[in-house]
Amino acid sequence: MKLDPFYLIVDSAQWIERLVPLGVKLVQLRIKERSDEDLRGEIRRATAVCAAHQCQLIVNDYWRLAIEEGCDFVHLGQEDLADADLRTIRAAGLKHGISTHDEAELETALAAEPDYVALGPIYPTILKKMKWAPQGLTRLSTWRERVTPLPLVAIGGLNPERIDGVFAHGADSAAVVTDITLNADPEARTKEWIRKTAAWR
Ligand SMILES: Cc1ncc(COP(=O)(O)OP(=O)(O)O)c(N)n1
Ligand SMILES: Cc1nc(C(=O)O)sc1CCOP(=O)(O)O
Ligand SMILES: [Mg+2]
Repeated sequence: MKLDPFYLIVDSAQWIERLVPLGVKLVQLRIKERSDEDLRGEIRRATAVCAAHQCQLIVNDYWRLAIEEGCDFVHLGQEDLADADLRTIRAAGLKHGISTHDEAELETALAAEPDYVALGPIYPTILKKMKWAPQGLTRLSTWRERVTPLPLVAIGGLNPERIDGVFAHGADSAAVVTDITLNADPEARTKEWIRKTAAWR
């Protein structure tokens, strides 16, 4: 399976409606602490935009809702994994990606036979408090060897200046939140990411 090299992560369907039409081909809907009813509505809106623009939608955390709403890809962290029924997820035809932050998590992730593995935070992130120090690019190369033939996603503190480094160290896709959503011009920044990742598409 091939992932687009530019992996956008946003916290609302509104962001997806705004940015996906610009040419984004891989997006994660990562919403925290909302009612199931709200989440369902957000997933429906996101699904409609992504279908209209041939963009792969990945739903973070909420694998039951993703199944019910006919989605085909979820992202699970290690805590999500503990609570997830992978047999049900697979039987419903969904692919799944898994986060990793250390060796033990990588073992757990590989045992779950994911469709991609994510490693983070590569650089410091301001999005959420993390108990892991930045992994750095060398760790990405180690993960490349361990994860092959699965796609490897780099996440955490990425920006256009750091893209070349993560691909040179074995990432297949670069995931990003705040470099775009906190940018003064998110549309222009999204187009810059699309241009900067074109060589790996
Ligand atoms: C591509 C990607 N990588 C890592 C994460 C983090 O997942 P998780 O550890 O479950 O943390 P939350 O994002 O749920 O706070 C991710 N979402 N996407
Ligand atoms: C959601 C998330 N997960 C991470 C991990 O390491 O698992 S880092 C991260 C935040 C990514 O946001 P930004 O691009 O703004 O740094
Ligand atoms: Mg999670």
